[in-house]
Amino acid sequence: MTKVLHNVQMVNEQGELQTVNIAMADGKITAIGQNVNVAGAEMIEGNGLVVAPGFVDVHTHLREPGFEHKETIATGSASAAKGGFTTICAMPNTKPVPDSVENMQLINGLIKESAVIRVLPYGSLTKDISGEVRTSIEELKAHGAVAFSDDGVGIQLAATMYEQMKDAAQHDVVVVAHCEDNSLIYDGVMHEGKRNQELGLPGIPSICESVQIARDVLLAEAAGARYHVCHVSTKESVRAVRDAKAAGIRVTAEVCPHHLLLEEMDIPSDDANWKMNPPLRGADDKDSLHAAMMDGTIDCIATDHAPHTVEEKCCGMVGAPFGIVGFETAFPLLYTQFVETGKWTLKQLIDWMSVKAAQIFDLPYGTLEVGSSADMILIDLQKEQTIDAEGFVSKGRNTPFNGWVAKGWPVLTIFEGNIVYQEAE
Ligand SMILES: NC(=O)N[C@@H](CC(=O)O)C(=O)O
Ligand SMILES: [Zn+2]
Repeated sequence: MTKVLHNVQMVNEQGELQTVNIAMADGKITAIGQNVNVAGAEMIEGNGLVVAPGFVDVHTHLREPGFEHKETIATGSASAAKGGFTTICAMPNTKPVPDSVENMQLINGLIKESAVIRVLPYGSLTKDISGEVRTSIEELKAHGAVAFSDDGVGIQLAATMYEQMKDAAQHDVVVVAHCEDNSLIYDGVMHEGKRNQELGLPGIPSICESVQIARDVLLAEAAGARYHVCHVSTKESVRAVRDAKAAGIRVTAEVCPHHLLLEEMDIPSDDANWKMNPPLRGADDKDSLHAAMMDGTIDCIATDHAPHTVEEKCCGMVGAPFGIVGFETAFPLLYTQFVETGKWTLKQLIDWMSVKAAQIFDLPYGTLEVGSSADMILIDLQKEQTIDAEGFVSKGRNTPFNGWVAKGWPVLTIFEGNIVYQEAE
């Protein structure tokens, strides 16, 4: 059955909006053009809205198996679909951890059963993400691991990281790192700077992240590995990545919306909805992240969608888990704050949330081209709405952006040619 998405505005290579129709059949895009029409096709009216490739999020936490009270693959993937994502990579801090063929198969089965969009699972770098016993990259890759990470914790031992990087290089998969040196955390709950002192809360120093990145890029160089840094948050981390790229090391990096939008001084009180790892850093760190987007040091945007329950996030930062949700607010927040204000172009934002992320992992998604998977979204750039966590499709309500007003909402999501999210009339 052929479908035609009619009268939509596509951003072309020059960044201009071009009115087109998009035809799709058997889950693939079959034609794009001004006069594309197929006799007998099902028509989807686009009403002149902007069409973009379905977004690709390489850093997400779906919590299933093991923590279904926080999120499930069904609720997490539906939340992602609502936010305009059609491909998401699921981090391995589940129970069990995807650290064996058996666990990988279990997770693949759950995804097949309940995901409404494409969910690609990570394999872990160590057994039970405890940093000790190495997993088999070869076996996990053969069973669908998109890349390898112990996200949630840093790999403490250089030798463990180095050995896994050598294996990853041999199998041409990317090693993805949450960089955090455990000896430098000091039980902190927010950035070690000014605001944590005002609030009387223990701080996490910037070096906790940057020193491990500095170590890892040298390990990646020695191992010949492809290395991707999760949620870069400090100016020293930016410098380490920039220097490594300049030296020809195969490193890529992501940044989260909240680190681009917020800084430590924005934290209003000891409220766990402002607690995430890495924490909101200083104004100079935030500025350096923006500069790093512009010069290509940072490659893509990833949400680090990390749902937790209201009970876990109720009572101050100490004792609450790290993490905030991200799928349903990422695009409108970034569009409103950075595209509407003229800082970024619409094309830059779309690319950072789709094709640039896909390229890091050699994924053939995040583009609107004849022959590619029919994954696309419609965005209403004029639509303005107040963020209301109570209305999230995700089980998580943990966001610092509740009550923010934003424009540019995804209103329709098509995955492999089928509508998987449509805004209620
Ligand atoms: N980012 C977070 O604050 N939390 C993540 C773990 C992680 O990505 O570090 C989680 O799983 O809750
Ligand atoms: Zn992390």
